[in-house]
Amino acid sequence: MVIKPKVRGFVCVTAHPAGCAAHVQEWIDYVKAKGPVKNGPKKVLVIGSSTGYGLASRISAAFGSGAATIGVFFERPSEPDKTATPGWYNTAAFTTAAKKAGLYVKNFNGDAFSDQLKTDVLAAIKADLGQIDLVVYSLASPRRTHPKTGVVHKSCLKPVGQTYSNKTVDTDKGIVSTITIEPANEAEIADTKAVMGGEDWEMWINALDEAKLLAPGATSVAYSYIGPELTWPIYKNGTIGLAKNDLERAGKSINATLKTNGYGRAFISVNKALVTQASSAIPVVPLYISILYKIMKAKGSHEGCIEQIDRLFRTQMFGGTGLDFDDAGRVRIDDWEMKPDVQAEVAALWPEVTTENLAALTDIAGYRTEFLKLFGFGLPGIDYEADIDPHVELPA
Ligand SMILES: NC(=O)c1ccc[n+]([C@@H]2O[C@H](COP(=O)([O-])OP(=O)(O)OC[C@H]3O[C@@H](n4cnc5c(N)ncnc54)[C@H](O)[C@@H]3O)[C@@H](O)[C@H]2O)c1
Repeated sequence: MVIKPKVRGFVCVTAHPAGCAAHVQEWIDYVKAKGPVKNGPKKVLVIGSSTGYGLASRISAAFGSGAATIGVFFERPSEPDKTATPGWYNTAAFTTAAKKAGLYVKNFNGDAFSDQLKTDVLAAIKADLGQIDLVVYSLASPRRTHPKTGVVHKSCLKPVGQTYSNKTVDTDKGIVSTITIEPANEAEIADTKAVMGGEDWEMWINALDEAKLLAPGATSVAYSYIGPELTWPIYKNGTIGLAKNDLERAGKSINATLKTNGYGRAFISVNKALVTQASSAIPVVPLYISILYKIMKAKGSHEGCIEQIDRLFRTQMFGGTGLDFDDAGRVRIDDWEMKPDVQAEVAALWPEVTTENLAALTDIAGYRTEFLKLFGFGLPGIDYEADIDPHVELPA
């Protein structure tokens, strides 16, 4: 079938297998062109490995350090007449490329929050790899079925304690408007923490530790975001930010666990705001990203997921001068985004942007291009008029 993008609000309901493969190849080529990462990880578990920051982490580990990787993700497989979600095609392309490079690859498509999936992954580590030296926790999920209580928690993106009004953009239609969001109630705050907080990360590490599947000195990292004050009511001080505080709490407790295991470590890396499936669902943030991209591209400091994670691995985690912590003990690869000159320009443009001048004042075009790329559209060298089989199996 001929596969075209079908955008519905902030999701695209189709994905292009050859385009997704080309996108994955771009990221692999980026890492390979930089050469090997010295002292890089060798046996890596990535939880949330199929798109965004998790996929970038898996590619950085495999193609920067020759690592064996186990990937955990939750994607809809393709059917003979129906496209898969992009993470499925990304994983198929990654698996083919990594196997061709002689690397061990194992994939688990299922619910990372469940006990069963953890049991299955632990069994694979025991049987195939012995021990893991890096665990990347990069889940972004709208819901979690709690493995002990069976309760389904749904996360939400709301302010806490006060109503929030600010500009937002409908990225599909290009309309800038004011959005007003009522504050979350206590149950919504608790539910978001249950989904996006640190309990599940701790469950993974405790299960791995108890089964003695963590190599001495093993590292674990989870990703967070802070951003500028204009987004704080909906992000840093909102339901998601409170959940991220809990992720930080978990990071400290996991760090203590790993320290006793051959001087291992766990930490939070605060990453840059980027177009991913997760971030496109957050009100206000896509307009901020469109302005940020315009400014950072003009300054030559723009990065995508692969550039961010490659820099994290090469300059901090496995090379360079080691981990560079902020006052709260977090690694900041959002450093270029948060530079005062960048943020001063964002703050100056923010009140000026309207529907009429959106294209001129912001990089909404770049936002849309990046968004479609997430689904495999707009990649050079792909014939989007050609007939293509949507059904792709994950290589065994
Ligand atoms: N995108 C940004 O701007 C940004 C910035 C800083 C930090 N972060 C953080 O990075 C992390 C990853 O976010 P992203 O933007 O790369 O998201 P994403 O939507 O691209 O990726 C989410 C991943 O989680 C997997 N997943 C979701 N639910 C799952 C489940 N139940 N079981 C197994 N896998 C599941 C998906 O399959 C996918 O691999 C999040 O913690 C996010 O807060 C994102």
